[in-house]
Amino acid sequence: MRAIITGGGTGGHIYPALAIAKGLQHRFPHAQILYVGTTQGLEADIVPKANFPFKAITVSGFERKFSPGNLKVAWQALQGYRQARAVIKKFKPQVVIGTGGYVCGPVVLAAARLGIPTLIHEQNALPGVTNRILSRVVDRVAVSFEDSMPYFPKKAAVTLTGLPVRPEILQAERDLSLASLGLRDDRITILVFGGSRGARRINQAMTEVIRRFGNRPEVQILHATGQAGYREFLEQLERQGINLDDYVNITIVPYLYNMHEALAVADMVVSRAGAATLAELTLLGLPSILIPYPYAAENHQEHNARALADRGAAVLIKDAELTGLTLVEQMEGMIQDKNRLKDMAQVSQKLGRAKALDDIVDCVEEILPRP
Ligand SMILES: CC(=O)N[C@H]1[C@@H](OP(=O)(O)OP(=O)(O)OC[C@H]2O[C@@H](n3ccc(=O)[nH]c3=O)[C@H](O)[C@@H]2O)O[C@H](CO)[C@@H](O)[C@@H]1O
Repeated sequence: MRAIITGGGTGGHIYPALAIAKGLQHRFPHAQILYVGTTQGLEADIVPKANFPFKAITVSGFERKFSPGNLKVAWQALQGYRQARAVIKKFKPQVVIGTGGYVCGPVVLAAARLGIPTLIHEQNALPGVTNRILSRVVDRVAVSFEDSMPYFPKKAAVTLTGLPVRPEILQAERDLSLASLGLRDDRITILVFGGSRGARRINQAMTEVIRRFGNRPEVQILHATGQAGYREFLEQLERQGINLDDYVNITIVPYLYNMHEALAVADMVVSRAGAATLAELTLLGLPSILIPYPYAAENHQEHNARALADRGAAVLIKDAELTGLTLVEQMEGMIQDKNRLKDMAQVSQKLGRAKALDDIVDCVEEILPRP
């Protein structure tokens, strides 16, 4: 089987694309896969490192308002379309899969117009612009949240699959992870992080949390500040007269390379509302306090967070309303009420989709041309 996979710009589109590529290789051991992206996107760096052949075409994003720059972008889009068509004609894929980002536009459109089966995967509860447009021409749309379904045209074939997560997230064991992280078994463990790059606003609110929860015997906190915010956070604590050496139950790190272990020991999570994070939280049935990043495209993180909060799996705090006190109050509410925490965990687990990758590969198999 021969497949072209495309998706790019940020890790949020690239990692699901790579997961699908690996899923196809697993199902079809002789699969030949070509990844199409741009040279400017992160994919140009990440994809070759993952050992997939990579081909770049020229595309860039439109500005959302009219600007002369958009004429150049329109010209590039036409070029990109021609390049995509040429790549497709040469590689002769049986299927073309897009996971969002501008580069998907010309590649998936050219494939559809050449009569090649196409599938797109949407990660967020509010679908991105490219996927919304492409949904009119593709054979299948795979989505991560039920809430995104109404945004696609009625005649589109939309399937709820979920978002594939890293396999180690499901495999980590609680006891080994507690030992590896140096945490205790007899405390409620609260994991705090702000997406892959950290969140200054969450870090700011955390000083008050540390003041309130520091040395509380029933609680321990593991907080990843983000690489860029680590120094600043420590300075902030120092200015406020908080000495971490005084608190045995607070662990602060710049980044969690062992997120699978952190999630395995957590009883509740405080985080931004990126799609990958939410897929991980629901897969493990973790209750959470979500503070959506308000500048994500079209405020899509708030839609992601609502998909959990409206059903009772999470508490949503808007970034503009986040203070140390609001966070402390919500955390207290969850820690004090064990039944509520348990109910939230159950709802969260029901939203998790452990078979996401398998279900996406099933969708691909269904649209493949019959031999
Ligand atoms: C700012 C922004 O626009 N982000 C978008 C980007 O998310 P982006 O990929 O940045 O963020 P996500 O929350 O989806 O993923 C973060 C990932 O980093 C991991 N992690 C995080 C911190 C840490 O210390 N260690 C660690 O391993 C998390 O476990 C998770 O797997 O693409 C997603 C999918 O389109 C969107 O939903 C997000 O809104």
